[in-house]
Order: sequence, then C-alpha cells, then structure tokens
Amino acid sequence: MQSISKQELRKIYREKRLNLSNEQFQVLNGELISRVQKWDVARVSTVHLFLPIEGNREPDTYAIAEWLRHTYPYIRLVLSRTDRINHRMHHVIWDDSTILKQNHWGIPEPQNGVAVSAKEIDAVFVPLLAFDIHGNRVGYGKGFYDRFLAECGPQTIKIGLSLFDAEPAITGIDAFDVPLDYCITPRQVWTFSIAP
Ligand SMILES: Nc1nc2c(c(=O)[nH]1)N(C=O)[C@@H](CNc1ccc(C(=O)N[C@@H](CCC(=O)O)C(=O)O)cc1)CN2
Ligand SMILES: Nc1ncnc2c1ncn2[C@@H]1O[C@H](COP(=O)(O)OP(=O)(O)OP(=O)(O)O)[C@@H](O)[C@H]1O
Repeated sequence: MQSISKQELRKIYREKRLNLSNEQFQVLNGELISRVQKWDVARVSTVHLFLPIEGNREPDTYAIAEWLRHTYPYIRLVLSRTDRINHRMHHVIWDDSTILKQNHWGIPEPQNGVAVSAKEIDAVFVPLLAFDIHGNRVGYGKGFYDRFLAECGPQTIKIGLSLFDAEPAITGIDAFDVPLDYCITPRQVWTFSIAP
C-alpha cells in the first residue's frame, strides 16, 4: 500500500489548505461544522477545543463552541495555553470571564481561568494537518497533542477535524502517537475504535 511520511504530508497538506479559495474554505468548513453538529453529545460534560490559527485555514471551531454553548449549556468548554519550551499544554475553563490573546503562532489563548486536568476531559477536538484510514494523525510536528492525549483518561474521546479526506497510510508512526477515535471531515465521519 502507498504510504507517505509525516514530513511529506505536512508539506502537501499545508499547501492544500493555502491553495483553497476563500469560497472553497467557507463551503468545506460549513459542511464540516454541520457534521459536527450531528454528534451525539450524551454523557459528555467537559469538552476541549482548539481555537483556529486563521491564517493557516484551520476549521472554525468558534462555530462549534457557539453551538455547544447554545445547545448544551451545562457542558464545560476547555482551552489550552501552550508552553513553547516544554511542548506542553495547560488547560483552563473557557467562560465569559476568559481573556484571549494570540500567541506566537496566532493561536488565541486564555490568559486566565480555572485549571482543568486532562483526566477530567470527556472529548477533545484535535487539530491536524493529515490523517489516515487507521486513525493516525500528523500535526505540526512538535508533539503537543501527543503529550496531551497521553495524559487523558480512557474515557476521553479524541475527535479529529479535517477539511480533507483520509490518506491510505502514514509511515513513521511511533509509540507516542495517540490514534483518533473519530475524524470528522466535510464528507463523512470516520470511526476508528469502539469508542466509549
Ligand atoms: N489551533 C491550534 N492550536 C494548537 C495546535 C494546532 O495545531 N492548532 N497545536 C498542535 O499541536 C499546538 C500548537 N502547535 C503548533 C506548532 C507549530 C506551529 C507553527 O505554525 N509553526 C510554524 C513555524 C515553526 C516555528 O515557528 O517554530 C510553521 O509550522 O510554519 C503552530 C502550532 C497546540 N495548539
Ligand atoms: N509523550 C511524549 N513524550 C516525549 N516525547 C514525545 C511524546 N509525544 C511525542 N513526543 C515527541 O514529539 C515529537 C513530535 O511528534 P510528532 O511528529 O508525532 O508530532 P505531531 O503529532 O505531528 O504534532 P502535534 O502533536 O504537536 O500535533 C516526536 O519527536 C515525538 O517522539
């Protein structure tokens, strides 16, 4: 089977994103968000989101947050602050009192808020550049999400969001790579495990 390295995939998918016209991006993003909104959130009480690096054409997770807040007001939303030295993430509750500030990479980050441990998180929306049909993912290559997801509990559902389809296989997957349970794309929802 054809399989491509993480490094090559990063390059290809960065270009694929930047080559989208604004209109194509809006359409794909809209389809992706509608699929997310079909998600059955029963029993989920704490949801972790990333906020998009807009210049990199990441999905509009603000729309997901708005939908969750409106439809499931009891759900606690969680965001992270990144530690660029240790490649770690610190998680806090995102509410009306949260002050957001763009970091070095253009990621809006909370400047304050009540800390949450990875163990308390029921579902994580995971950013990615590419993923494969086995649920492996490729990110920007600093291992932030690999470290974070390794600290989550067995109940934590890991949901990738991608504007593009799955690759047949990614080479160079190592023991640190945490596979996704689901990946939502504009075309379909991929299920990789019998998630809790
Ligand atoms: N919205 C969002 N938040 C996230 C991630 C993400 O992918 N998206 N991350 C997922 O892990 C972590 C941040 N990781 C990142 C790592 C590199 C770059 C980046 O743009 N790097 C530049 C240049 C490299 C550099 O400055 O050192 C680049 O790749 O062009 C961005 C985010 C945590 N938060
Ligand atoms: N739990 C961990 N402990 C120590 N090193 C780790 C851990 N997780 C990942 N790493 C290391 O981090 C580096 C980046 O990993 P990888 O290429 O898989 O990043 P990625 O999944 O694309 O990025 P990200 O998770 O930031 O989206 C690798 O060298 C990997 O070995």
